[in-house]
Parts: sequence; structure tokens; C-alpha cells
Amino acid sequence: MMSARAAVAAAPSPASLWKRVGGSEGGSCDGCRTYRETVRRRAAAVRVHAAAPRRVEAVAMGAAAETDKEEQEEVAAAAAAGAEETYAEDRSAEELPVMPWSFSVASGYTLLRDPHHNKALAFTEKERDAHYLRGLLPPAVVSQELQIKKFMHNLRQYQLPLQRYMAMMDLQERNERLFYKLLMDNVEELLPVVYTPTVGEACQKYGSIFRQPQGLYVSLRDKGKVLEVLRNWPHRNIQVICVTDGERILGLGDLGAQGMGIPVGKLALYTALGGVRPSACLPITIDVGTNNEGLLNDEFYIGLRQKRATGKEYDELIEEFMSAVKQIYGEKVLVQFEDFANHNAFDLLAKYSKSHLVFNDDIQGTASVVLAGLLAALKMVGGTLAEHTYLFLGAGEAGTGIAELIALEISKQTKAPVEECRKKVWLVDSKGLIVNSRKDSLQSFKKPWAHDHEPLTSLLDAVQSIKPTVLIGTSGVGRAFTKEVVEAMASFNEPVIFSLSNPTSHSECTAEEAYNWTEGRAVFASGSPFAPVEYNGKTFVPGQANNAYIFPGLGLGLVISGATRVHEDMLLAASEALADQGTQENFDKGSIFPPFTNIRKISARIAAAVAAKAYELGLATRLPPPRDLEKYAESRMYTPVYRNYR
Ligand SMILES: NC(=O)C1=CN([C@@H]2O[C@H](COP(=O)(O)OP(=O)(O)OC[C@H]3O[C@@H](n4cnc5c(N)ncnc54)[C@H](OP(=O)(O)O)[C@@H]3O)[C@@H](O)[C@H]2O)C=CC1
Ligand SMILES: CC(=O)C(=O)O
Ligand SMILES: [Mg+2]
Repeated sequence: MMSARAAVAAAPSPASLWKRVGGSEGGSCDGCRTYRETVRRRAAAVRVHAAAPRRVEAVAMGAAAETDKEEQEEVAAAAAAGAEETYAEDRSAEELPVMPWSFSVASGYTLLRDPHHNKALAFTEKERDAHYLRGLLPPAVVSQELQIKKFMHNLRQYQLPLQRYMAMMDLQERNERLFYKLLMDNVEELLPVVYTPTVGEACQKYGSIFRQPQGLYVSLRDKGKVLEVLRNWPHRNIQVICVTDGERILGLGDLGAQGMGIPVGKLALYTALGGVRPSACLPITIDVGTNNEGLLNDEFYIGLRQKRATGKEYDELIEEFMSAVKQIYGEKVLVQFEDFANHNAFDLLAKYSKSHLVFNDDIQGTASVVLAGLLAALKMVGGTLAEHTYLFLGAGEAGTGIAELIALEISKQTKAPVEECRKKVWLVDSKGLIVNSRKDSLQSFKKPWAHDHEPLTSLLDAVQSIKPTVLIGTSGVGRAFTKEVVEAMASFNEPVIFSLSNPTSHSECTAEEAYNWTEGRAVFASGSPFAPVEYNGKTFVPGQANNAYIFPGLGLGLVISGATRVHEDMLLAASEALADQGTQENFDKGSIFPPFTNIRKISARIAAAVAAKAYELGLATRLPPPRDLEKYAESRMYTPVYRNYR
């Protein structure tokens, strides 16, 4: 076998590689410099791989100093250039033995503390020998399955949801693969722990429970240095960013920097439900202050202690952030805007959808899942989308986003102009029904929904006057669907009732209320999960109308096609793909969505539909297109089974 030093020597030097591709020594244009740098980094990666055995030994023996300075620089450069790319995390590569790469090959104590490579008691005897783990672990060697069984057993002992959340976050920080395997294998039980409703409470108490940074904080103090902040994140091959400014966290309002729990939770779902690898996901919170007095006076608050910056100061920080994102991660990184207040959300989406691959989950992701839910509900209540009448409580991001996608789909189905189709949809905000006489004072995103009608201030009056067949709650106001409202809905039809507000305490009504007050006739779904309800001898399993059904598959579809922009037809395609997966068995139980237990399959189909649309619209850059997009999506999914270390 070639010695490590000989292998390093045999690897091509940066200069020879540069010459081989026809580069001259003296090229000084930007392109030449960039290309030369890429070649230098690639060459470094090749040399580092060749040197791997020696580094294992050197690091393990505490003899890192033996390696010369140039090589150390190359290790860092190689990591930056994506040496870790060379062992894929795809299912197709599941069987291949790999090296546990970090900046160097982790071993011993460091390996046990590296969440990306740690397997704890699942390290085999051979691995314990090869990676200097003897004595650092007790003798038992257990399987990942047994680790999962033990963790679930322990988790179920906790009485409080927040304790379970903290145990899960702790696991994510210790053993990433076990965390994702656990989440995927127990998705229905653990989704409410790492996501809504528990993530809401976690954000409220985030300052008290904060242990480790789980994402990047970009604050007003970083103005002028945002690119440097992004460079501090340990991974460079980012594919998806979820960013919030913490101003509208679920229905809980302004939680400032503590909103970080949301991007962290959303990105955990990108991996568990959509198969985007964890190291490609980056949670970000933009901290421009908070107007939440409680937090400003809380000694444990983790964010800037000042009122929110607005106007130019806010816009400039966001602009710097968006430019830095493109500069460092390129054109094809997906930026998901999450839980911004609506006075910023619509403008940011309109502005950056022209120049970046962005989408707003609350406006567009929610719309896509709810349209899918409606398409499925029609199979239960009959009629076409255009034959129904829709009334929303809440005319913000979620409400108007859903309303617009319904109108677009009706327009697509009936060929009627979208302006006409909007007349089927009515919205109520905090001041009452949105009608023409209010038009001048309405925010611009509400104006398309101002129809001719007398002003009405209460939801009950609106229900009685408009007689909707579908009632959707997107107000963030818990229990706003009163008994009278729900009974009125049931008095003129088999009602479709979606109470979408999160977390559970903000849901417009509970599943039990919806079924009881309609004598079991409602088709009901909610944003946060409700347990099955028994009514008159029948068990109803309410669906969870949450954008979590959509964004992981949508994101994966954008990533695998190399899409450069999000188009509304992709959202429609995602809706249709999700709606197609409801089964008669689910419908018989009252559930309009397929169970989350099948979510990876669901996400692969959504991804395939979205990618197909990207190719059709000429927005895909990964060419040629794979022949079978669904199989390709599945093959690109991250798998959390432990890898074998050589
Ligand atoms: N299930 C899911 O997947 C999703 C659920 N949501 C949930 O939807 C809720 C709203 O989110 P979002 O649309 O982004 O928030 P916004 O703040 O953009 O909109 C809230 C809307 O509710 C209205 N509203 C507030 N109080 C009342 C009231 N008492 N009566 C009538 N209307 C009222 C507001 O009125 P006004 O405009 O007059 O202030 C506003 O139009 C949140 O709870 C969120 O968690 C959001 C996204 C996804
Ligand atoms: C689910 C979600 O995105 C929200 O409630 O904001
Ligand atoms: Mg949200």
C-alpha cells in the first residue's frame, strides 16, 4: 500500500491541475482568480483524502503538530471546498463504508462529541479499535433500533411536552442520525414535540432553555458584516435556509430572537420529512429587536434589548442579508421566509422573488396544503371548487395566501378570469367583513377581497349572510368559532371547517367541538394535531392542515431540479400531488390528508411534481432531467441509518 506521505506526494499539485486545465500562471481577471481558487481547493481535497490515514494517526496520537502548516491549511480548504461531499448521505450509498470526516478525521473523545458522526453505544468493536474509542464507552454494543427503543421509553416518562422537546433537542446536539431516525420512525408521536404545538412554548421560553446555538443569529449589530457572520457557520454547501425575524411566531406574536425555535423545527422537518441532508439546512434568525415588553424585561432574554427597527434600517439589514446569502451560497439556495409579520412578509416576498429562490411558507406553503385539503374534501362533500363559497376568519398572510390560490385554481379549472373567481371568497379581519366601502383603508394584500356587501362586524353575521360552505380560521384567535357559528354552518350544509391557527390554544375550535356541534357532519382539519374524536359510535381522525405536508417536498423538488425561482404553478402542482394521495380509507375516518407515517413517499411525489413543473417552465438548471423524477427524488433523500466507519 502506498504510504500516506507518498500518496500526498502523488496527488496532483494545485499548479499542475491549473496548468492541466489550460490556466496560465499570470491570469489576473476575476474569473481566472475564482477558477484558480476552485482548482486549488479541489487539489487540496484530493491531497487530504490521500493523506487521510496519516491524519487519523496524527490526530489520534495528539501529534497534529507533526503535519506541516501547508497541509493543515489544505485540510481547512478541503473542508470548505466540500470534501465531505465525497461521501454521500443518499440511500444509494448507504452500504458503503466511509470516513467520519470533519475538519480532520474525528476519533476518540472528539468523535463521541461530534453529533454528525457519533453513534454512542452503537460503535462496533472494530470501530472502537480503529477510532480510539476503547474505554471511552462501556462494553455493550447495541443496535440503532435498541437505542431508539430506549430513547422512546425514556421520552414517554416525561410528563411535560417541553421536557420532551428539550430531550429531543439534546439528542439532536449529541447524535444527529439517531435524532432523525427516531423522528422518522415515530413521526406522528414526535411531530407535536419538535414542531407545533410544543415548539411554540419552546420559543416563549427559549431564553431559559437555550443551551447551544442551533442556527445563526444575524442582528442589527452585524450590519456591514453579515457575510462574515454567514462564514462562521460550519457548513458551506447550504441548500435550504429558513429565516424568521421573530415578529409573528405561530399565533403567539412577537417573540424576537426567541423565534429561532421555528426555523430550527422547520429545518428538522426538511430533513426528516423531505430528506434534505441536515448539513445543507441553515436556520437563521434576524434580530432587529422586539416590541414584546415581557421579553425586553426578561433577564433570560437572548436577543437585542431594543424596540424593533423599522423602515430603512430594517430594509438595509435584510438587503445585506439577502445579498450575502447569494454571494456565499449561490443562486440556487432556497430561502424560506417564516413567521414574519404581514407588514413585511408580502413586500419581502414580492421584492426577493424577482432575484432569489424564495418562498413564504405562511403565505404560499399554507395555501398549497389547504388547497390540497379542499380538493380532497370535495371528494367527501361533493361539488367543484367553483361551486363552493369560502369564508375566512383572518385576512393576513395565511388567509389571503390561501384565498388567492383557491381563486387561481378555480380560474384554471373554469377558465374564468381570476378577478371573477375571487368573488367566491370572503374574508373577515379584526374590523369585520372585508367589503368595498372599506377599500381605501385596507392594506394592499386585502384589497382584492373587498366585495360588494353591507359592512358586518361579527363572524356570526357574516356566516349567516354569506352562507359559506367552507369556513377557514386563520386569525390566530383561539375558540373564535363559537357554537353558534359552527351550528350556523351546519344548518345550511355539510360544512368544511378548517381551524388552522397554531399552536393548539389558538385553534379557532377543537376537533371535538367541530364534530359535536355539527352532529358529526363536518369535514374538519386543524393546523396543530388533535386526537381522534368519538361521536355517536364513530371515530373521527381529524387531518392536520399544516404546511409541513408541503414545504419539505416542495424544497426537495426545487433542490433536485436546481430551480432558480419559485412559480405559483409549482404550488398548484404540489397541492395536486398531495391531494392525490388521500385514500378512501382516510376519508372514511374523516381525514382529508394521508397520514404523516407515509410522509417520505408523499414528499417524494410532491418533489417530483414540483421538479417536473420547474423543467416545464424552464426554471430548472440541473440538466438533463432525470427520467423518473419520483425515483430520483427518493434516491436523493438523506438516510439517517448509521454508516460503517473503516
Ligand atoms: N396551519 C398552518 O399551516 C398555518 C397556520 N398559520 C396560523 O394562522 C394564524 C395567522 O397567521 P397569519 O395569517 O400569518 O397572521 P397575520 O397576522 O398575517 O393575520 C392574522 C389575521 O387575523 C386577523 N384577526 C386578528 N384578530 C382577529 C379577530 N379577533 N377577529 C377577526 N380577525 C382577527 C387579523 O386582522 P387585522 O388584519 O385586522 O389585524 C389578520 O387579518 C397563526 O395562528 C398561524 O399560526 C399560519 C401559517 C400556516
Ligand atoms: C405552521 C406555520 O407555519 C405557522 O403556524 O406559522
Ligand atoms: Mg409559519
